[in-house]
Amino acid sequence: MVLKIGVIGTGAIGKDHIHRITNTLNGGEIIAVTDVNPEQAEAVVETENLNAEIFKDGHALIQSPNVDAVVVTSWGPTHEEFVLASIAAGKPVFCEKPLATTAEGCKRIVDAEVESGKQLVTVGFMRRYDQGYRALKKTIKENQIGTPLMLHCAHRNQNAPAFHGDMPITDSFVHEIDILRWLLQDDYVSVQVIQPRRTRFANDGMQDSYMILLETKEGIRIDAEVFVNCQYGYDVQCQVVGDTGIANLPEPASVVVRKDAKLSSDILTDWKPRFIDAYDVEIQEWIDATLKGEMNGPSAWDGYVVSVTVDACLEAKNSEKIIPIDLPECPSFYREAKVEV
Ligand SMILES: NC(=O)C1=CN([C@@H]2O[C@H](COP(=O)(O)OP(=O)(O)OC[C@H]3O[C@@H](n4cnc5c(N)ncnc54)[C@H](O)[C@@H]3O)[C@@H](O)[C@H]2O)C=CC1
Ligand SMILES: O=C1[C@@H](O)[C@H](O)[C@@H](O)[C@H](O)[C@H]1O
Repeated sequence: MVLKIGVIGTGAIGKDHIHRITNTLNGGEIIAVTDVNPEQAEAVVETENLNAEIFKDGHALIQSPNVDAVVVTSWGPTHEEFVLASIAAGKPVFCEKPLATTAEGCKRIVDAEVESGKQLVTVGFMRRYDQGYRALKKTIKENQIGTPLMLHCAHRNQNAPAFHGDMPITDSFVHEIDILRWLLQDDYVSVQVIQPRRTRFANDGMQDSYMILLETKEGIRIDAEVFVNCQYGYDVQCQVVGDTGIANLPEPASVVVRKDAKLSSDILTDWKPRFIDAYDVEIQEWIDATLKGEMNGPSAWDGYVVSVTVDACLEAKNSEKIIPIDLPECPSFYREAKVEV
């Protein structure tokens, strides 16, 4: 059986997902696309040699009886309306982050999904599918380092020419917010945001970098650096300190060279190659689960928790205070989900 997929937004990541579904993965076929820039949609149909209808907009695509499932890869502010429309149409939907650009928007999605009685929404937090993070989680779960006490993390981009405002938090740090609570199976209770001396490489008016301090319900303390113009490469670090040992997120494989009295290995410069395998696993698992009528990836609830945490980070940034993170209780609808990824 093949899952007939419609893609809304054929920009950078939309094209990547279309390419992987068409050329690398099994069980899915792109049969519909749309983009506010129709030339963009036409170009991908041609480049990927798709047998796909080009729809006038996302709503027409969602309503098409030929579309079994929807992938939303348009700009963040458009996600909420397309996810809500997919839920209303009873169609499974994979939505790139953010689920919505406000916590209220995410909550509307959660409420609509719970009301529909069926889990339909998956959010594109691809780090949960990265081999390294999965191995790190297994190490923690198997109690190999004892009880986690502290985490030291970093999200560094080589540069971020299109970033402005709070994007280091809303666009980049969102991945740490999701992955760390998944890793620890814990939720956050407070956040403090420290703004160190600003790098001269940041765009005008944008703070870069941040030191973000999170505390979890279990009392685990996390320090995370977000630095999106670090110059030297794309570098994601995560060290978990337990009461009997320490576990590090593995470095991406790279040949170590000894030459001219130097020891060296390459550092990646972009997030795409760093997480390319994770994106493949993410979309393959989504296709497989959807064909079986299941939904086991990051849920709408996870998207909502990230958004609430982002809001607290922004409040903490502006007030320079420790801000509590108040989450309502997770609905049993999500707690009882079959498989957790
Ligand atoms: N999980 C991850 O690591 C990543 C996630 N993303 C997320 O994916 C989303 C898209 O990002 P990019 O592909 O980098 O952006 P992009 O700007 O390259 O592509 C977005 C596309 O959506 C189209 N679009 C905008 N509004 C639309 C609408 N109402 N209907 C149909 N098409 C519409 C645009 O014309 C554009 O072609 C963003 O939310 C971003 O945060 C992006 C990169 C990595
Ligand atoms: O989502 C992503 C980008 O939008 C963001 O800009 C990068 O910092 C992230 O590492 C990448 O995964």
